[in-house]
Amino acid sequence: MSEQRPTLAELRQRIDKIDQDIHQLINQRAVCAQQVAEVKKAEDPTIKSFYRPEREAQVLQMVMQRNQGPLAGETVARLFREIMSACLALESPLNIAFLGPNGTFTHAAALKHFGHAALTQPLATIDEVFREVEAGSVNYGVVPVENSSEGVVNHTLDCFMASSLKIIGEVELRIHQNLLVAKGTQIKHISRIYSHQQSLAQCRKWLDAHFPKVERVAVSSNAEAARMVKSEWHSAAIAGETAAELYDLTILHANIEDNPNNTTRFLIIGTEEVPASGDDKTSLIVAAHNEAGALYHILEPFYRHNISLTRIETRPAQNDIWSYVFFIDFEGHQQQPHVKVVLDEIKARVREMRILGSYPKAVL
Ligand SMILES: O=C(O)C(=O)C[C@]1(C(=O)O)C=C[C@@H](O)C=C1
Repeated sequence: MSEQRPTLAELRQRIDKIDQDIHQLINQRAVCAQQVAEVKKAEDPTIKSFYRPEREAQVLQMVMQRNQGPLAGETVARLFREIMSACLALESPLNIAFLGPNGTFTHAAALKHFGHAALTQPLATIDEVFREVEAGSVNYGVVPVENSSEGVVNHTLDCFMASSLKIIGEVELRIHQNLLVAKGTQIKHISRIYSHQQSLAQCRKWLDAHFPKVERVAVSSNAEAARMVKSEWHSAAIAGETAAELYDLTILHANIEDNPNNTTRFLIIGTEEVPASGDDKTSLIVAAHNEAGALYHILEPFYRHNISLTRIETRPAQNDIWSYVFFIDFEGHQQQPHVKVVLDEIKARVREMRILGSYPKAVL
């Protein structure tokens, strides 16, 4: 005889029992995290941050590797992200500054990286985020660095030239843009569309097709655009879902970005160096000599030691109008012997080299 399908009541009973077990286990985990805090304090009584980026990356990587479904690896990793965030808050909550206002993609990146138990503080400019982290009034900062369709955020790179802060992590965020309006606004009412200029650019073709005659107004951030349309019944904003939720706006059209793979990369900045996680990146600033083949001399050791570059950007040096500096990201950690060899070789070939940091590759 075939087995009978369980009833709804039986399945719910089973779920209740599983929830009870998960609940108990999460609290057991939290107690372990509290004990970890005691060990860390005993090792270093002046400890300022209990956050361990390399360990968090390893925990998330293990979650992804052992996952057998039916839930997707990323979905389960996001749940563990929040569990770790809550456990860390028990040790001591993290203060995170980000390029605000609330509701921007940088806000979403900060929450994606640190989870919702972190205390987040919006700041008006990238310089201010650097300054607050340098001053020690927050533990870490989050700033945008490059967008897959609009390119690099030059201002962030320039801030590194004038700062001794380190990169301690990276976040990649799929950017979905939406057309938002205040409750009651209809498409026929819209005479103006506000957004940050990068977001307007990311939706250019969609806007040309759907609103060719409507005025496009660039404002300081997407979240600011969302805030403005809250009280303007004839306007719309282009912004992410976080801004729609924050300002209680209606999404008239979702996912209006021209490139469906539109991704923005953000950097986490701090003051400490991060030990190797096993899957890391390193970022450098290099000022080359003004001579033929200067870039070749910098890149050649990477080729010879079989190290993959993930990005290279050029910026004018701030102290010498005819010179350029290179921002180089590559795979590996500065503590690995083959990376050390390459870094020593490059250092001997350039005017100046600064390691911005080695940090775990984005897991989520
Ligand atoms: O392993 C640690 O060092 C912990 O503090 C525990 C834990 C975790 O919950 O797994 C919490 C915070 C750290 O950032 C890393 C991991």
